[in-house]
Amino acid sequence: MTATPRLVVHRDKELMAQATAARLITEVVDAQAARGSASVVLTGGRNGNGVLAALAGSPARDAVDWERVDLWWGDERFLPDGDPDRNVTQARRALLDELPLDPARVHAMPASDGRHGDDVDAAATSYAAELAVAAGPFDVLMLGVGPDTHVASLFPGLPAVREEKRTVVAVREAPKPPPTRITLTLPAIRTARQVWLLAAGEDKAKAAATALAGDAEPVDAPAAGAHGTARTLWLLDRAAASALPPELAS
Ligand SMILES: O=C1O[C@H](COP(=O)(O)O)[C@@H](O)[C@H](O)[C@H]1O
Repeated sequence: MTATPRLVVHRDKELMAQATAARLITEVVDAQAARGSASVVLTGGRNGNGVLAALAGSPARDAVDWERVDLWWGDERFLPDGDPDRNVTQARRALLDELPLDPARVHAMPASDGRHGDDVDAAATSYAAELAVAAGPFDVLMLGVGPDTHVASLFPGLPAVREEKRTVVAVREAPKPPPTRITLTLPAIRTARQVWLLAAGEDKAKAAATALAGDAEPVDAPAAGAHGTARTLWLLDRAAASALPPELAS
């Protein structure tokens, strides 16, 4: 089951970040009420970090029982622990260090100086194993859309975007630095109840138009292949929506 993409266009990136943070709080509270806990997949990049900063500034974040939230990552830059370019480092600085999270439920992807050393394939396999023991699908999985339509570390044309079986794979020679990364695959992404694709700014306009055109192949436009089982939501600002055909943007 896949959900047809739905679009929400906000005035600007600040409002988009705040509205997405509010939406996330509501979904997490609802998931906890329904199932006792919630699982959320975080994204790196400007828009993902914007949402975390908005959450940090929102008093409503206290409506969430953070000890009953599992946090996962859609991708990670394969760098030493604490490196400022790691998505988890940026997330900790933007928000996580302020929350009463259960450390056992913060599922950061392995670092290049961790127990697998610089073996990125072993690191990806170990994250897949961690994921396999987790109960239930992700409630909300957020993906920042890159200007080239990449999501997580699934870049157009690279082998990772063609993966059909494994849930987590290593990425080499990514066109955006750093070249070595770990990523969830499209089959893993598509298990999520809700997939939210975030795109703000003029440099994302072409990517949004390409991915939403309806005839895009995920291998060429990975964002086009990201769907949730219950909901696929594109959260845009006006600048990112500026190249969409009028029937989609309204
Ligand atoms: O490198 C990455 O880039 C994408 C998009 O980032 P943005 O700054 O263009 O919004 C991000 O989704 C991904 O997690 C990250 O590793």
